[in-house]
Amino acid sequence: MALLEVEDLTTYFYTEEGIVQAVDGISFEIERGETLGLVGESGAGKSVAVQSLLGLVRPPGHIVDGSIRFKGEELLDYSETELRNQVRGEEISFIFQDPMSALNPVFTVGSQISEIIEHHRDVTEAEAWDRTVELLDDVGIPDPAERADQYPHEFSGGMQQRAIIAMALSCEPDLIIADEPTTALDVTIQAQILDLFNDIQTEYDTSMIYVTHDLGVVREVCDRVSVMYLGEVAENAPYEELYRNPKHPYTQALLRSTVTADRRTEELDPIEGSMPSAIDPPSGCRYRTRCPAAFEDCAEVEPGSYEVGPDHEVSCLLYGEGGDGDPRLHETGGTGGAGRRGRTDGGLGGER
Ligand SMILES: Nc1ncnc2c1ncn2[C@@H]1O[C@H](COP(=O)(O)OP(=O)(O)OP(=O)(O)O)[C@@H](O)[C@H]1O
Ligand code: NI
Repeated sequence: MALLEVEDLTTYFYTEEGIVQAVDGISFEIERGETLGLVGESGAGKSVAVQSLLGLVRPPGHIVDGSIRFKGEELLDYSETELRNQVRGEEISFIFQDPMSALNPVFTVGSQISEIIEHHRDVTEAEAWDRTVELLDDVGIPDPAERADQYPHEFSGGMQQRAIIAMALSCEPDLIIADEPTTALDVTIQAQILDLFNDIQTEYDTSMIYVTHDLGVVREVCDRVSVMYLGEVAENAPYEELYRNPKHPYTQALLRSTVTADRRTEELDPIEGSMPSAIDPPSGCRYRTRCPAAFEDCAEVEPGSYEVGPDHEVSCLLYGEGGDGDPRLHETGGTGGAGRRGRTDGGLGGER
């Protein structure tokens, strides 16, 4: 059993302008010790997706469908209070983009962390304090014993984020969810925090969901990646596989727009156009309005999730029944009249 199994999660916002289909039927799984990257452009639904997992979506937002099984238990059956007391902080920790939103300015950093430890564990105040200093040391804060007595504003941005990570680790959670945790930091500090996430993974063996718009960052920390586009998962694969063998035209475009080991800034090719509104998303495939490989069917048929390799799924009609991912075959609308190519005698890339 996977640690977390998300199936068909659907979260809408009922606004005066219309229904925002922020997250529309996404599925993914996380094994113990595994880090999943949730990647996509701004507005793809990444934050709403992870907030949904912990009941943090506020009206007019509602989870309207789906299932979130954590260690086999359905989190959607939990009350707000149960989620807050039993799951959040104890089994699942959340790290936000802005460290100051999680730190209370009027208490010392150490007291905030040891309070959490005392609350969740059967320890004395002194033991909790020792553990706090140990944690601050673990996350790379120098002179942790002195630092523990300081207030958040005495910490730099990078040190604050380290303190937040210490706080997230304080209850030894099974899962840490980090939503763009390095975006507010400058590049050098970002790299250090990414290293820290890697060390934590090794040392604590915690599972993690890492939300970012940057596929380059994903490479640093993630085992698997789910690429999101306009509320849906476009592609799901282990990082190396996704990187070497991207199937969805959106993933391919995203990779071409990302600095990687073999692509420098000058060679970047930004994705054209912008993401349509989630209120009235395009019919069929939501990416089709920007997709260079789109063909007739894409406007009418909603792509399913097609298996294109071990542990590798893609939601694109090019890989649907009989498709082999070659857009040229679809250029003229194909041979099937409706634009779908007939089944070949099998075995090509797109076959199940
Ligand atoms: N409170 C809200 N009311 C209405 N719509 C919302 C609300 N919060 C989010 N949305 C919409 O939900 C969609 C998904 O937003 P979300 O913040 O999850 O995107 P994201 O992928 O996290 O983007 P970013 O990279 O900018 O953080 C967007 O269309 C956004 O406008
Ligand atoms: Ni976000």
